[in-house]
Amino acid sequence: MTETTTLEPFGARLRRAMDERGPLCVGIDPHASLLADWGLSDDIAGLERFTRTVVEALADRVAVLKPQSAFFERFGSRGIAVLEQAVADSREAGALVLMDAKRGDIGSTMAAYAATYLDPASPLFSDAVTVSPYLGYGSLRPALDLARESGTGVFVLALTSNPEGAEVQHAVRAGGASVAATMLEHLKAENADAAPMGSYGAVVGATLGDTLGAAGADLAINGPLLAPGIGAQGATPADLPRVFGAAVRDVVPNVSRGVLRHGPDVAALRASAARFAGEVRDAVDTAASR
Ligand SMILES: O=C(O)c1cc(=O)[nH]c(=O)n1[C@@H]1O[C@H](COP(=O)(O)O)[C@@H](O)[C@H]1O
Repeated sequence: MTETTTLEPFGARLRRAMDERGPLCVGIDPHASLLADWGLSDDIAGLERFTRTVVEALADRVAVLKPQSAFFERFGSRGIAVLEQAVADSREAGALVLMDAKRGDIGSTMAAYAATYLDPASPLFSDAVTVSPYLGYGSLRPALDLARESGTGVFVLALTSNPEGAEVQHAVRAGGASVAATMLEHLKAENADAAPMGSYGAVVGATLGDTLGAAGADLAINGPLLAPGIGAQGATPADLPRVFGAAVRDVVPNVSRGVLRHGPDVAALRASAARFAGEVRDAVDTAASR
């Protein structure tokens, strides 16, 4: 692992990136419908052009880029090659790359997923990865440990932005805490003593409005809160203080289609990302001054 000794912990790198570039994560989600809207073919050439344009437009200015692996996997090995190039080019231009892979498996297999995204020797090495805790938080241990070793991060699905998530995530365990609250407790323990912020994040949808209380969620995990749902799913930056309360400073809002729909014009993509980042910063500053 060549980069292990040089990479600062992900949480510190993320905090600095958000301070310097603005608190925003833009998704690289090459939906077939977006390829069509951009006048591109739904094939490897279209995928490549789309991805290159987003990276060229945004990697030197947004804090985090989040490629959605599924949109690349659907093109097979050549799609993965496009993803590899996007990860390398984005990191080279200074963006942190959060690979949206939502992996989760029994521990021994989880170790292979972890190596894929969090081992610096891997062609898909990223700054962080999204994981699903459906097999139990402990099954994620190989990824949590490798992240600590390689200075990378892990984002665990806790309260997802989709309405179906509550069926599982709000379910109350024998001890009385909801599944989501239990995940947040685990992450808080993982991030203990980290400064300025831990490297273990939770995914908490920006769309959740006032429902967080129903899940008994304590968002003070000393780690980043990835908040998808702004833009196409209906949430706005102005919603963030209401949803996240005091934890709003640790929120990394994700916008995918809300920015990407402005392409393929590079200036328009940049303007849209700058607008979202500015609106998020205003919302966070206003909440802090109250
Ligand atoms: O982990 C995620 O990124 C994620 C979690 C979640 O709860 N909801 C959610 O929408 N996402 C992802 O965030 C992105 C949202 O895209 P837009 O709705 O186009 O902004 C997609 O790539 C989703 O897969």
